[in-house]
Amino acid sequence: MNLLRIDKLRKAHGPRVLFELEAFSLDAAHAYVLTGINGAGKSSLLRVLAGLEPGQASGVTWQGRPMAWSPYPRALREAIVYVHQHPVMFSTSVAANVGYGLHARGVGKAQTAQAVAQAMAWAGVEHLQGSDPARLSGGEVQRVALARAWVLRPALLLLDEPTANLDGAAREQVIALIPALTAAGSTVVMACHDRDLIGMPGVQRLKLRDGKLEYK
Ligand SMILES: Nc1ncnc2c1ncn2[C@@H]1O[C@H](COP(=O)(O)OP(=O)(O)OP(=O)(O)O)[C@@H](O)[C@H]1O
Repeated sequence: MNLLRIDKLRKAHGPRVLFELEAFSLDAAHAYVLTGINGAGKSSLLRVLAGLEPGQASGVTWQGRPMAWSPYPRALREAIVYVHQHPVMFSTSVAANVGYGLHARGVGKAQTAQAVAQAMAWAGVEHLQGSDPARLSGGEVQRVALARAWVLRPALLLLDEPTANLDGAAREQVIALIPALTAAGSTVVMACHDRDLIGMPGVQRLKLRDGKLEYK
């Protein structure tokens, strides 16, 4: 089933066209890796998809419903979550970080607490509940950021270099969460250079090259 289709998706910085995609399309509950050389525009594409940066498009179809691209549709804002390569942790508690999005959406305290506990268990970070977010390791930050995204049950999760700067067990733990996301019904797009993510079974490879997408 198609999740998202955007026609004539284009991003330019002044006269420099970063990408111009005839038809960008993602299926529901699928994982994609987005590769391309440094500066190819991977992060920019993810950020445009999440509505964090402006981009032009002629039209969008979301879960089979056609809609205008501009202003950025509310249905997309509610269903798409972007996770930064270096996620920013608020200096409250780890649990408050995970529950932040639910709180912002007006979900009650008891329901939030339950969802946060579930999300932290899912990401294997329950033990960090009371930790100072400023003292987390890189791998812990990534997993807390994934829990913070997962708790919102996004239909589309955009991960910007989720394993960059991680090695050993921390990297393995983050990689292991990816199939769990698609199994739960989310579509995941990961911008990355990580060979293990790129080679993961069942993952569709997309390459951004000279402003166009190649399907590998
Ligand atoms: N606000 C901006 N104004 C002008 N150019 C920009 C702006 N933001 C990004 N760029 C340029 O757009 C290009 C694409 O950047 P982007 O971060 O999307 O690439 P990337 O493929 O994610 O690279 P990397 O693999 O190094 O993370 C880069 O050349 C960058 O310098």
